[in-house]
Amino acid sequence: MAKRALLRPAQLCSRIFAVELDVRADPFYFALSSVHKTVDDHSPVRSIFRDGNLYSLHVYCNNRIQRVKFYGELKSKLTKELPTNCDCFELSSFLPNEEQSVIKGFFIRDKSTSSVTEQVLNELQQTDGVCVFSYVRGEDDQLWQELWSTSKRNWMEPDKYRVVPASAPEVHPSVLNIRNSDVFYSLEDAYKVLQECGDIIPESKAVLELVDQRPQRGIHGKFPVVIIEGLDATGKTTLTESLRGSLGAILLKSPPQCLAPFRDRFDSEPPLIRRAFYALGNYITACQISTAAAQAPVIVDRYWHSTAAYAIATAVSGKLENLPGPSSEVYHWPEDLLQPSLVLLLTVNPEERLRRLKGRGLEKTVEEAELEVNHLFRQKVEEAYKRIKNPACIVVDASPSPDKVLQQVLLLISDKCHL
Ligand SMILES: Nc1ncnc2c1ncn2[C@@H]1O[C@H](COP(=O)(O)OP(=O)(O)O)[C@@H](O)[C@H]1O
Ligand SMILES: Nc1ccn([C@@H]2O[C@H](COP(=O)(O)OP(=O)(O)O)[C@@H](O)[C@H]2O)c(=O)n1
Repeated sequence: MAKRALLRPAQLCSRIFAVELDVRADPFYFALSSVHKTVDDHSPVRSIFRDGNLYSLHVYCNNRIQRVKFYGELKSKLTKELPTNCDCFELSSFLPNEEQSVIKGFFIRDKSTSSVTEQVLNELQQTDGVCVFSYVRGEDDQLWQELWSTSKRNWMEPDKYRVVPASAPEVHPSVLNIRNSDVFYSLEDAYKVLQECGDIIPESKAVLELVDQRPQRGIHGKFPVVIIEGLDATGKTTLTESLRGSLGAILLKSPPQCLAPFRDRFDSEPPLIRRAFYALGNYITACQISTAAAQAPVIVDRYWHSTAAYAIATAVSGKLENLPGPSSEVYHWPEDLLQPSLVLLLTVNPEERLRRLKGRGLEKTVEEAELEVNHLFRQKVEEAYKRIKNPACIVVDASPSPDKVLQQVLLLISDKCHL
């Protein structure tokens, strides 16, 4: 049978509906993400439930490492095994505005006539930590959710819950679980994640050893510490190298060189594990900064702004407006992480950035759709960068020639850091 990628890579909008589990209790909300930006926005629930057999899968196992690993495996399994006429959406079920309430899963609309989908679901519903629901239309045209089970169907009348349209909650669901799943606010919290995956990812132990061996942080050195941030190809490497020469500075980066051998491994892990790895990298770099700043000015290529901004922009699906509001706590700097003297964010317009990427021989064959998604992603990263506080970053227009950018930055450093 012909297979195709069923899981949509892009998430341009979210459609929210509610399942009333109990008339007296708060309804449980479900949010779906898909690429179809316009068609369904006006009648979000009806359009999704219009045709096909409908199912939702929810991954609720208690162990967070197992949960995120299993979610990834489930995604690959559904992509490979569901038949062609089957749409699969990413699903978050959540309680409106309640932190840590999100349970992730998938929503399946099966328009095929084969029994493959039922076979796949049957196998999954026997797995610990997975729950499968199906959706049926009653005689009154009302939609109902019920626990799906091929085996129990004949002898037990299942509980049914009403499905009703719901307006979007104040806080976008993808924001609810960011703290300590995507962004970490202390060394201890990030450390725990790698400790928990020691058995399944042996490299975690080596990374934790490097964290443990980091030189003890002394007093903040007397020289300024300047962080250079920005999207890929905005000119960070070019500028940091020039600053090193011009200021006689020590150049560092986060993640630090000692973590380079592990980076590919952690980049292939789910966000919880990947983000904890990068968070720990900042603490190692912080100690290197501390030592270096006793000897000379320090320039750092990426630091916590990158860790947080990329993590937030990846975690938040859909539009720029879905980002947590500017006053949200997710933008707060971790209290136990060394603060730099100055953070500069390099920005260039998307066309110039693409030109620079092409100059490096990358991104030559990007499809139109992907470009749009990338555009949205870039917007979210930049906006998140700008919302991070204490210290906030200063935006530098990095479109002029390398020399002009350097002069502009030297002026800023001399002004803000009295160098
Ligand atoms: N100010 C600039 N004007 C034009 N091209 C630049 C400028 N700064 C960097 N470049 C070029 O753009 C590309 C990306 O720069 P690079 O410093 O590697 O960015 P990053 O480290 O942010 O990924 C390189 O080919 C570099 O030569
Ligand atoms: N301090 C850092 C640096 C990078 N990162 C992650 O690393 C990715 C950027 O890496 P990159 O390979 O584009 O970096 P550069 O080569 O541009 O320095 C982003 O996805 C970030 O999530 C991070 O989380 N924290």
